[in-house]
Amino acid sequence: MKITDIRLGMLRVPLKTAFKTALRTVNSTEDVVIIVETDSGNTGYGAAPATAVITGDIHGSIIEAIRTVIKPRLLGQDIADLNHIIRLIQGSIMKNYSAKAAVEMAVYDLFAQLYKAPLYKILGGGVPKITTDLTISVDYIDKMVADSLSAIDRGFETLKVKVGKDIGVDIERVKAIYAAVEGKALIRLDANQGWTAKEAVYALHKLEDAGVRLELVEQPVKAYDLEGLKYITERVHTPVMADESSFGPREVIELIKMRAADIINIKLMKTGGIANAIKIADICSFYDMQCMIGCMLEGSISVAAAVHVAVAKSDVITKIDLDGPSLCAFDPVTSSVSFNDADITIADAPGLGITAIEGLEMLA
Ligand SMILES: C[C@H](N)C(=O)N[C@@H](CCC(=O)O)C(=O)O
Ligand SMILES: [Mg+2]
Repeated sequence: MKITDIRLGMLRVPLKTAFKTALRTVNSTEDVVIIVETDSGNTGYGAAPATAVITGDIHGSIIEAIRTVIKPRLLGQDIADLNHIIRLIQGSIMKNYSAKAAVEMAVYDLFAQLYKAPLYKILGGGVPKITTDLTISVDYIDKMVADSLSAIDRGFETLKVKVGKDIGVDIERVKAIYAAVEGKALIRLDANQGWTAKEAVYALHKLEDAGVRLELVEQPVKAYDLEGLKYITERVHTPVMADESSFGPREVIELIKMRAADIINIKLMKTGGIANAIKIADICSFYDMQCMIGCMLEGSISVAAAVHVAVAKSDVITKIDLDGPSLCAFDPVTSSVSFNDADITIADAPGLGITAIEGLEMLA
């Protein structure tokens, strides 16, 4: 099975409601979709959103990195040589993790198709059913409480509450949501780098003292501020998770050595794809550290790839934040992964099992 062509398209899907974090506000998912064709007639799919504020990637850079750098190296490659192709992708260009992730997942899709098995089985097997949280965007307190209650009505049992704005209002936001959902849902916070280390310790102590039980707090401080992350981890009971501070295996090893965080958030758009995501899961497993698998604001093609990884690495990936498709108004993709609000399941089809994508605009 040899690669004969790589084509690109754009897939845009409106959200149910605006997605608001400390870093940005977005109203739709906009993914670069990659289609890898082979001489056997098999097609592999991948996708990547442009999360400039986190990865530095924009649509133009993703498209150009794939078109001008990665594609020429991959044409003619035999899908059976998976590790060789992964090395070609990862060594083709510095950074550009979203572009690498999109191409790599399409290659993994084809590799699993070669052996006629769902991707998660090729990655090690597991039970093809996981449960995701839902993100509650940072907003007025009443709106966040209403959104949290509506998420519970939809069946979500874990809410990822976005904070990281004004520290005083953030404390009130979390107290109000906790009072409304206590006993009905678990709360995890994501400050998206919005606090200083001292603010984070102050806020978390206030919440802990008020009896607010949080599952974890994600990325309270700036991505580069590993000392700040460590300062918080050493001072609060709430487990601290590194998101923007950990991209690939190197950063994860550094965070573990420093004891700067309790949990790592793995995202394919930060790792540059599946191979590094698996390496991180294995490193964390070795050090008895738990992981979350998360997504950017992205649609169901790339999130499906993360679902396969989550199932295969469920021993160490114990927390799931794969709510991109649940935030969308509809899912234009038909695949073997079904996103039913909190419940995500994989049916028995080869690879990622993608059979149709409605509304895909092909790029010239
Ligand atoms: C969508 C997911 N729940 C999420 O919050 N992901 C990121 C933010 C990604 C983005 O801005 O696109 C996170 O910080 O965890
Ligand atoms: Mg985060």
